Amino acid sequence: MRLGFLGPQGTFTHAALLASRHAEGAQAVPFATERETILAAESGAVDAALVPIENALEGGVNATLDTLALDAPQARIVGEELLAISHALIARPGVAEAAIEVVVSHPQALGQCRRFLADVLPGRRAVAATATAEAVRTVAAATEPWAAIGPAAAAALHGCVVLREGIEDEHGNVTRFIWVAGPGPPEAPFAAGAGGAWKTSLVFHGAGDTTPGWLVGCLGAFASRGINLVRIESRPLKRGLGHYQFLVDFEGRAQDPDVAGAIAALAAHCEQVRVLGSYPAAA
Ligand SMILES: O=C(O)C(=O)C[C@]1(C(=O)O)C=C[C@@H](O)C=C1
Repeated sequence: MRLGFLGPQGTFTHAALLASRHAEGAQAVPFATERETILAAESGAVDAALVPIENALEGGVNATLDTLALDAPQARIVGEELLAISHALIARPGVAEAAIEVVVSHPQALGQCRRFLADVLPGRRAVAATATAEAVRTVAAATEPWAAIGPAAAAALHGCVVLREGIEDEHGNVTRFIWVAGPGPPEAPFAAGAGGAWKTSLVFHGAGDTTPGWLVGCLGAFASRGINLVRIESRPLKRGLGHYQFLVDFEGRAQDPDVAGAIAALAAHCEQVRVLGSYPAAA
């Protein structure tokens, strides 16, 4: 099995892949952005691919949400992983913390360390990278005193050193990742052997989204059937201000009668409902 991930080697996504029960015997294939990773899974270039979708401190990963909802209509969510996230400040050997001029990282990582950056490195320019390990690679190649934020383990990959560890703004930092696959049998390739609880993700937008109570009516389809919503996120529909799509996660499986009933009731309220997938919930 070929499994894509947000690369390069050494990202948190790579670590989440290696820790997954799906990694055994698989070939891990890096992609440069969340979008490229999802599109590779959708096209079948890889059997499935892992991308970050939300973080306990910084919230949703917009590139993942928007690519899934708007640009990868055939993509399905087939699994999820959780990984504890601790960030390190990484620089070339010999670069002192006080000399750092620029801090490079994935915007999610910069956001998770916002307080640290304001308190310890105020005024430093923040530069966005496609991933934390890419930021370490950039810093290793720079001639200026730049630092990266990312996994401590990524430092050694590029001959860098860790200046500080545990710089995230709160303890207990966790990122949730999703496995994405292209069209195929429901829940494949990861359904086999899955026990325990299931989750379903879907995205909807309305017809009627300017009517008072429209969203309450949509969510009522779940509440009236006792289905527990565990996440809701709105993202722009990209049709002008005031128009959103809603990504929801809830407990249960699309084939459960109550869930199927809720989805049908929701569809009656909406211009479009797309089930992104049902998958075993991460513990
Ligand atoms: O840059 C990486 O190392 C990633 O895997 C991406 C990512 C993310 O986008 O959320 C993954 C986990 C952390 O939350 C920070 C960055």
